[in-house]
Amino acid sequence: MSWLPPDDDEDEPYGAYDESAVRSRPNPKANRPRSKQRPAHDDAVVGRIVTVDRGRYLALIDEGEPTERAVICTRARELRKTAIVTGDRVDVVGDVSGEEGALGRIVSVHERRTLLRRSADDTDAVERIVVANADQLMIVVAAANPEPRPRLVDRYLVAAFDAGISPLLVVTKTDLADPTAFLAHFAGLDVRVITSSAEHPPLDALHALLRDRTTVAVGHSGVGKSTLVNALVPTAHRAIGRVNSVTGRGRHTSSSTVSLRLPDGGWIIDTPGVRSFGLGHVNPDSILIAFEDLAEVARSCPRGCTHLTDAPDCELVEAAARGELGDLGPQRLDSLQRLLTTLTRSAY
Ligand SMILES: Nc1nc2c(ncn2[C@@H]2O[C@H](COP(=O)(O)OP(=O)(O)OP(=O)(O)O)[C@@H](O)[C@H]2O)c(=O)[nH]1
Ligand SMILES: [Zn+2]
Repeated sequence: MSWLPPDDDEDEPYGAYDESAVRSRPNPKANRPRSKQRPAHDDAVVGRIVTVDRGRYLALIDEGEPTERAVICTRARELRKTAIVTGDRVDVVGDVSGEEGALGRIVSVHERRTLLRRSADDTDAVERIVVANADQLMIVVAAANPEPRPRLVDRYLVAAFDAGISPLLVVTKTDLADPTAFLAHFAGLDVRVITSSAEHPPLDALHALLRDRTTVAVGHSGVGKSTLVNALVPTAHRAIGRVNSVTGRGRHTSSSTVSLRLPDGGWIIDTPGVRSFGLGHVNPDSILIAFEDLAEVARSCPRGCTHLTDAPDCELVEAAARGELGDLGPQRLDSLQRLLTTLTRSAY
């Protein structure tokens, strides 16, 4: 069952639009007091977007309060070119009662702390926002069946670093294979790794890492992501107001993301509809920033330096050769270079 009229803006293009034009519209009658411009928005309430489906947005209002409710919303006309995505904080007016048939109207989108983006493919510079305001990217990969692919994980890592959110690598199915050789690829990175097996799902460790944070879960089909998410979010905690009844539990919706509330606080955002992570929009500098120690050294690099092994006068390459980057330095530089080449390599 779909609760929505069709539209096409789930997982929206972002880069082409100028959001500042919406946030601070010039006052056409500058001599008027600003308050007269916005009387309709004075009664706006703040909501968290928990899912987006074909032009309708489900906003959770008064989160954690006895008055908490989920309100189906449209967006104001002036926001028609603004991406509104799962995780966004928005101002809502209209009928915010959450009653059957109530329809709120989103009149503004708050500034985002983080922005997880992707492009359709690596040659496409148009970015689409997957999730706003996430703290953590939980990358789920299997030790075997399907075989783990380091390059795929590299791509997720790049997306996380680009978004400014911390990656967390969860290796499932360690009962089927030893992940040591696979994990050696990531030794030079600041990535926390958790292993999981059918017998010993690391639920305590994960609950501790996920508590009070907003975590986006990504992973290829068959790696055991659903098994893990289901274990972390027991059915009893899934209900978000009337979300389930209106969205048909996510299964029948066209939404690419589903927000699930963790029992101890925090959210896990599943991405069953996100099938690829094009990196066409990523600026290499955003990856270097994630390697703080190396970024410091790279300040002495020539302008436009690629920091790859063949880059002329690259301070990173030279400092590593002189043994000045410390014990882990060469390994970290290697990881950085691998992620940077991820951007220039065509999609796997
Ligand atoms: N041996 C073993 N099997 C597991 C483990 N975790 C999950 N599985 C199995 O792997 C299969 C895939 O698990 P799912 O949770 O459906 O995988 P998914 O990543 O959600 O895949 P999609 O539903 O296709 O997106 C299922 O048969 C699970 O029972 C594990 O730790 N060890
Ligand atoms: Zn360099």
